[in-house]
Amino acid sequence: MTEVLEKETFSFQTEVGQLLEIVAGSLYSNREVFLRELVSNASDACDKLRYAALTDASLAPADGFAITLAADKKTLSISDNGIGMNHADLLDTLGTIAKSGTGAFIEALKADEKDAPGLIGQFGVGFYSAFMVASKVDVLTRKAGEDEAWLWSSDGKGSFTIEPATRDAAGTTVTLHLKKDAKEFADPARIRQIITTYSEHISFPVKLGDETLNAAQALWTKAPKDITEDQYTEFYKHTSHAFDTPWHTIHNKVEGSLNHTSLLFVPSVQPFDLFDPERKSHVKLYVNRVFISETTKDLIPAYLRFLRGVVDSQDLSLNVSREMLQTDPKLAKIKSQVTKKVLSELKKKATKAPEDYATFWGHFGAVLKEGLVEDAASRDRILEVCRFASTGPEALTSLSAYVERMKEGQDAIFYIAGEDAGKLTQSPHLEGFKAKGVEVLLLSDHVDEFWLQHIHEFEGKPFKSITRGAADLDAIEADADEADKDDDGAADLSKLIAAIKAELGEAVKDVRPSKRLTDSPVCLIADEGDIDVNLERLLRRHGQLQDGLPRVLELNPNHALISKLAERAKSDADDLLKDAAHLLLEQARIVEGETPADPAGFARRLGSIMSRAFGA
Ligand SMILES: Nc1ncnc2c1ncn2[C@@H]1O[C@H](COP(=O)(O)OP(=O)(O)OP(=O)(O)O)[C@@H](O)[C@H]1O
Repeated sequence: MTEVLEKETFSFQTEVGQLLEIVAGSLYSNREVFLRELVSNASDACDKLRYAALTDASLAPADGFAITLAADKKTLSISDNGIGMNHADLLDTLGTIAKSGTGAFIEALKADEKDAPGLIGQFGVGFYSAFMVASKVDVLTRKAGEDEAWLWSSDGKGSFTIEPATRDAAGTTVTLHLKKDAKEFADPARIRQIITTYSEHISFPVKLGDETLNAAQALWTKAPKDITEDQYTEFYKHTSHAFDTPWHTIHNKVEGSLNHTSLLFVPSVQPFDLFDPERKSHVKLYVNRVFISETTKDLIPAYLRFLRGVVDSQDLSLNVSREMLQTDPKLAKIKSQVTKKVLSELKKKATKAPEDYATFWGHFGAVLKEGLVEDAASRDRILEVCRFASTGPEALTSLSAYVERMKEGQDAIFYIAGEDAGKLTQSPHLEGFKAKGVEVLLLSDHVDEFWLQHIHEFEGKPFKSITRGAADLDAIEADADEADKDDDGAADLSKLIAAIKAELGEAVKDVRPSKRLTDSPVCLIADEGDIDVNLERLLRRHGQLQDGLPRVLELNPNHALISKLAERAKSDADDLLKDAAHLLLEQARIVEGETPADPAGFARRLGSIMSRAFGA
């Protein structure tokens, strides 16, 4: 490393500057949480050094790990003998935010300052929360295994400095120069109260002078009956840097050939990075209470990445590298057992508290469904906890409830896929199904198209898109009050179909009478065997498909307009009929939310037909 002898000044990354303005300027009712954040960071630093010391025992502090608080009238300091930071670490971490979604997060903060603590928690700006109570923050730190120490210092107003310093041993001391209105945080009684509220479960001793403020026992090693709801919540907040109360807590001990304990939380809000392409897991892996790593996909499958918490096993080897541990078949076994447990807990919730489960589903359903594609072994268990919007009586239905409600003669699970559940309910394709009282699932998550490529049936009933292939509803018995509807009004469409086909040529794959329409004159469907309408739309948007495939145009033989056109088609096709053919096709596209293929032609033909109608 190049030698730095003098004090250097650096600007905060723009986003950090904006964030600090918001953090420092807002008055939170619970700004005391800054202490939890700093103690959590200190605890993480001890965890990291304990891991590093597995391969180099000389790194471990002689007297064991501890977090020490010290206060005088105007300052509060938090010291740890953990991993510490060098010059590069300081620049990388305390001055930048290397997180995706930072811009969006800051916008959200600006828009709703009232909710700032909640948002800050989800985003995890832990260290920066120090500026809620401090007008100046000093960080004196020395990285384990290195000789140089550094003093980082900032008033949180745009810039920070780093200068060489001295520190006897590795670790970090964060000193807060308390704001005038924050002097309470130098009061030992207040500090004690905050630590017992928020940091009791930290597995390292937290000391104030000679007094140890916590029991320093890893929470997950206690029996569930000895843990209060509040303790679970505080542990969740500490371990995942979150501010919400978990939606569900799963504390589970497995004993047998492979022993492990998991303490997992399902958040009650969507974490910021949920849809980040990295799809990182946030469950921490411990081996016999020694922290190993945080983001391994080998412990928790990516489709459960909303989970927070820890998994600890004494049966994994501490003497191997993180990389080797990750390919350990024992870890794979733990992963599969933990996955099973989580899915069975979700099943319980889904059955016992469906409304509560609907909230969970709203937040994480789209993520969980990724498992249908990725985890063939758990597929059935995942399907059991999946819920879907539908045209049926329940706001969200399970597949088995759908199957139970299937009509006499119905042999498939019908669905329609699109981007917006609200718009789907308006789709003309649903008309015939509604008229017969046949329930249709409304699938509006992108992932739906993908799992449907892998899963073709449930309980022996095939999934069938109502926008693809024939819709033969004849075999399905109608509801009593619909039964007397007859087909008397149905027009003979053969001539009209021939005329439209001749006019539209390659723009359509085929033109057919429809069994799925009752109110609308036309709709477009994908031919059996072609890519379904919505999937094609998605592929086109992502540049994986250039042009759309020609679709099948269906005509409603019971619709007045179509009968009139059929009548007219009995003589030779005239210009009006030709215009009508194009307009019908464009109309079907528009109803699906597409733009007309030929907007100029569309406007001209519409104009010409309106002129005729108004006698212009
Ligand atoms: N006491 C400390 N010892 C060593 N490194 C620290 C310490 N405090 C902070 N850091 C470093 O600074 C980084 C930023 O800390 P900060 O609290 O802002 O976020 P975080 O803890 O990484 O993440 P989050 O709170 O979002 O989960 C940490 O990841 C760590 O690398």
